[in-house]
Amino acid sequence: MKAVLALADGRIFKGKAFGATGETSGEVVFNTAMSGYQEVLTDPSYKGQMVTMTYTQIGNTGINPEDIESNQLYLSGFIVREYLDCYSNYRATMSLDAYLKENGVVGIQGIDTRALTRHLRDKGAQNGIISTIDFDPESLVKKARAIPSMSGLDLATGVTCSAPYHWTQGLWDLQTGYPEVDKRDLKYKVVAYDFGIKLNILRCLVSAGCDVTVVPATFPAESALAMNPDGIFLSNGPGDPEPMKEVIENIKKFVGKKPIFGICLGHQLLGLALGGRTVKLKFGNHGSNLPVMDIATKKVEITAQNHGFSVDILSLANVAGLAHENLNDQTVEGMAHKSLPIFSVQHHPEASPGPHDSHYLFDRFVEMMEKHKG
Ligand SMILES: NC(=O)CC[C@H](N)C(=O)O
Repeated sequence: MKAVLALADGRIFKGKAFGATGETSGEVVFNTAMSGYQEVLTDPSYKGQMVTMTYTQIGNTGINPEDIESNQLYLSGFIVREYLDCYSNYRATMSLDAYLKENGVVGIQGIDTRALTRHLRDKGAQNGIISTIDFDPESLVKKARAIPSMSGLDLATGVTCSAPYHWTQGLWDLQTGYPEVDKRDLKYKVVAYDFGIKLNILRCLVSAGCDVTVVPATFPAESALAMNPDGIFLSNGPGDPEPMKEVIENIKKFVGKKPIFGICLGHQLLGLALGGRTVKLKFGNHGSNLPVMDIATKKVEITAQNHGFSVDILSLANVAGLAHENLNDQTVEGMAHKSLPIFSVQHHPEASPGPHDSHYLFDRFVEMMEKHKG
């Protein structure tokens, strides 16, 4: 079946449908990970976006019940060069096509993803539409232009959990799969704010020794402090952090009271809570092969990333300093508070998908809580 992708600036890409059919729209971004499409599909931070994979063959490892980062697919469209229906993996239980159909996600294949990526890189991320029912370029571009811009959209409060819950599962390994960690090994009580939290963050926290209670995005700081946690964690999530005023006010109440660690959207919200500002990047960073330097140790780590916004570190000059830097585009990759036990990173130390170079950051959080306890 025919399918068309139209960008708001008028560029049209013709392809073939796979997954669900119909019409879908969102901000078109590109992801440079060579593997791990299932984790990309289930990452809640992609809500409101259509993802194009720069790797050419997608579908060849199928879908398995374990490699999920949430229980749902949040992205609004999936764009690939070549979809492979014939999958092979010992854990796979279904094809990518069947998975997208089951979850109502529209896909398009046979797209020159190299040309699309170069276009987005030159012109910037922008809204687009995929259709298997309307093939009129003029009508499609008109519809793409009518979609609200990602800037100014609070999407995170729409994907957060509805009530607090406890998490005890640790990191996957070949022998045990996902282990249930013994409560006696969990020494640090952490309240984790869910703005669209990826499951591997929870697993990394538990494997580092944290007793994790996940709470909704607008859970009052007073109630969190009443649990007497050793630390506060702020998660990743979709959309623009700037309009999330209630959440930002809430985070301010932890500053100076508890150690805080933030990842991605959590890092951006922390920047805003500390009095800084955030900016929208031209096309952001989405992938699992992005070099970052830890400024203190000068070590370079290869990281997983998925963001379109960034913290303006100069706006925090008296409060926090640059702690990690992206070596590709020199964007702010992490910050550390000048006097308090507070730090955050723009990239994803939990990877999923991606290398484990940055897992040490969960231990850094635990060390911080240990020191603060003392
Ligand atoms: N992965 C994330 O947390 C993304 C944060 C934010 N939505 C951005 O695009 O920058």
